[in-house]
Amino acid sequence: MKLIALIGRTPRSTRVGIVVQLLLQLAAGGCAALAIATLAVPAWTDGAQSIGTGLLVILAPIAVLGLIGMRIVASAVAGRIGMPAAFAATTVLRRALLRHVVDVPLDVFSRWSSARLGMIATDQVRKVEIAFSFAVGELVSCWATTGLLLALCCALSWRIGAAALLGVGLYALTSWLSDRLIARAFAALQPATNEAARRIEEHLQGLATIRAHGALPLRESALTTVIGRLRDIMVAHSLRLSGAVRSGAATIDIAVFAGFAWAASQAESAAALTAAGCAAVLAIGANRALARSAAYLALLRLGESAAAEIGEFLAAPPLTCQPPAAIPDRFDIAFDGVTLAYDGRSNAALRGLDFKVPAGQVTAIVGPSGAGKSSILALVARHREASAGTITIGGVDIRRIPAEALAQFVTFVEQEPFLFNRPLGDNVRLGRPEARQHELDALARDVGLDEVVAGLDKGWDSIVGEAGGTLSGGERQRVAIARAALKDSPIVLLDEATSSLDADMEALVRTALARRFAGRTVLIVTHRMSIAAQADHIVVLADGRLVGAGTHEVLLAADGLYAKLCEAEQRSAGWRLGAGRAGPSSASARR
Ligand SMILES: Nc1ncnc2c1ncn2[C@@H]1O[C@H](COP(=O)(O)OP(=O)(O)OP(=O)(O)O)[C@@H](O)[C@H]1O
Repeated sequence: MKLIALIGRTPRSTRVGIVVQLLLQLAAGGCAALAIATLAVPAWTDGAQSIGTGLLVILAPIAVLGLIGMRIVASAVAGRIGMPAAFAATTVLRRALLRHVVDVPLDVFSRWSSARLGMIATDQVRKVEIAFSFAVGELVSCWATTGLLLALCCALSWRIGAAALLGVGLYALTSWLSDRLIARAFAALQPATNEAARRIEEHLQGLATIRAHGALPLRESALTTVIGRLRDIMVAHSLRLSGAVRSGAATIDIAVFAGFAWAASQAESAAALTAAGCAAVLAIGANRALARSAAYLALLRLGESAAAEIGEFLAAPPLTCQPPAAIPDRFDIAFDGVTLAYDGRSNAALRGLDFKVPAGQVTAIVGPSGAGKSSILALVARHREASAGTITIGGVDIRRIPAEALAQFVTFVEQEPFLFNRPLGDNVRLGRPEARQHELDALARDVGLDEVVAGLDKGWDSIVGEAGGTLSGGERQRVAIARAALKDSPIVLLDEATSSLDADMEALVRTALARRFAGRTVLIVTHRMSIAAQADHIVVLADGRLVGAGTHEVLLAADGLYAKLCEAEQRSAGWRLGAGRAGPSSASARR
């Protein structure tokens, strides 16, 4: 997306504000040029003979001060109008970004890391903000000063004017050539910045693991390499940029001096010589304004490249709701020939799955690690899109269910739930903000969260830290279960949702879940066969394929993978880690 295209997305009032800002900056640039041009008054007035030196000495400073004052006022008013307009434009952009983050399928985030998206929403939008609120206006002002001074210079001495214009032409040519050089360093700048941000974020997130494995020197040296690469690219970019600006300014200065020498050699009177001198002063003034504009042009380019990266993310296709949209009125789920292939994997995670999940019952999904159990839940919640086949809820293809409706129908409790750095109560109320306090208290008692609340200084009002970091894994899971129960949706997806709870707590939570989720369509992913055995219906997966489905008794009798998994669980229940090697505990050996 180009900056100009971005303006097109903003409300009319914002566009008007930006145009008014540009017009005012144009006027400010004109005032600056006229202030400089007063230095050339002797040339217009026959060496001041026509108006008298005394009058000139009084009038010129007044004119200069007046013009400078007008310039300051025009610039200030431009800022007051332009800045709110620019901030309004980037607010539109930030909203569009946040909306889009919700609208795209989750696999988009394997290409756009959270560090990169964070940079886009903050740093890149800020660059667009700077481009609109400041750089573009100042650029117009500088170019207005340059243009007007060059025009006046041409009027005073066509020779110097021609030389200066030739210098400007050469400047434009060298800028164009050096731009191509700079563009190469510039193109590498953003990916290197993104990579450094991603590595730093990863370093911070993985700090405990890095310490636990004594890997600090290794990780630090990797980080230093990435940061060093970024430094090298930045230095190369800045050197090329400033080199281009300096050489461009020098080209025009040389052309002006050559033009002055030419004009002076042709001057036949003192007045002609004065005019040549004044024209040269105007041309040098024009050159200074042009040189100043290079910095604003660079800021504009940064804004342009930021807008391009923002546009690239906004172009990622959102999850669409296929017409005609439909809302299911029952909540059985059916998989029909569903295949899921993740990017970068040669084997599909799920292959041609056909099975049904009855409405209002509990269905367990079991299978070895990596069999594709969690992927099934991700498909139902539409966190992922199936590569082939159809998933229906109540007979309606989920691609036809509007995203907001699906989010209302389906609650997903992950193994490692995310908590917001907000009060505990707010985290539980996430799905139903209007829930009453007594509902929360009753729920807390049901799922064993009451003892957690009691142990916190401010009870429900305690802030749980970044990603819920002040709570244990089991406590976070109880919070996630409580908020799922409070939301009370017709479909509930539980992905190893009680895996961090001890046996007593798990029994308590399971009893509560059975009561709270009675009559809901519940899909449970679990490794514990004792949990799966209690489900109404069980789906068995291996290597992305369906290898069994039915009740516990039916699957045991079939003596397939399910029976083996049950047997393995029973065996491992009696095993312990001994001082020397693993072996059956004495209790198990007795059995
Ligand atoms: N985001 C992803 N990108 C690429 N491959 C993935 C992704 N998520 C899962 N996979 C792969 O898909 C396959 C199925 O993964 P899935 O998490 O669904 O299995 P699972 O049965 O839930 O495993 P576990 O019991 O270990 O949690 C695995 O081979 C896994 O490596």
